[in-house]
Amino acid sequence: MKFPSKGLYAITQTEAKSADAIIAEVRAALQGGAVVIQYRDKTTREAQPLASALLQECHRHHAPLIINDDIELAAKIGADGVHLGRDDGSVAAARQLLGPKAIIGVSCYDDLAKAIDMQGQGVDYVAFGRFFPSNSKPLASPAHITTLQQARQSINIPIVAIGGILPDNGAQLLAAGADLLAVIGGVFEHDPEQSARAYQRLFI
Ligand SMILES: Cc1ncc(COP(=O)(O)OP(=O)(O)O)c(N)n1
Ligand SMILES: Cc1nc(C(=O)O)sc1CCOP(=O)(O)O
Repeated sequence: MKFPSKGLYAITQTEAKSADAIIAEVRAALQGGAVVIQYRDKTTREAQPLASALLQECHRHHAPLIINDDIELAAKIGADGVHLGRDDGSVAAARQLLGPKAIIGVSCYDDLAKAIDMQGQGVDYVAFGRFFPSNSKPLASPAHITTLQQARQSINIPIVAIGGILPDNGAQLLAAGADLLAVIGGVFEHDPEQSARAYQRLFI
């Protein structure tokens, strides 16, 4: 499945929630208009059954499911792609295991040179952040809106912004050059369907 060129990229907040609750929340976010879902699981739960159920749910809505950090889990369940951070393995290893059609995204934090390098390595999107203080990841380092503006000039794959993004602060990131807004709390700590709709309005 292709990575969308714009829209809400919703990331599951899996801690302290049952698998059924997570599936229901993801379904609601998709109904509200999320165009990509990421499974980001920092718990010790057996991830495969839940990730497989989320993949089915995403495909019912024609949205890709991206697995955070875990290339092998992505391969095992046939996910649409993987998101790689600093310590999550190389793009080459992910491409080799997942194949040419897999979506590979990378965290570039506030580092435009890294994003340009990653684009050269054939990734499908680059992510910058965090742009606003984040309850989901309080220790994430700040990124600058000027980095997005500069990225717009030199990056021709989708640019994702992340970190503390709410319906009322997201428009400035889109104006600066972001194509997609990646969100945990703003979607999953509220009514996910209504919240997703509020983000989707930013893209009209
Ligand atoms: C879309 C998107 N952007 C950034 C991140 C952060 O990834 P990473 O730096 O690997 O940190 P963790 O998510 O693993 O804490 C992301 N997951 N998704
Ligand atoms: C997972 C993650 N990565 C970040 C980064 O800056 O790389 S910020 C972040 C948390 C995003 O969640 P929320 O929308 O609730 O702030």
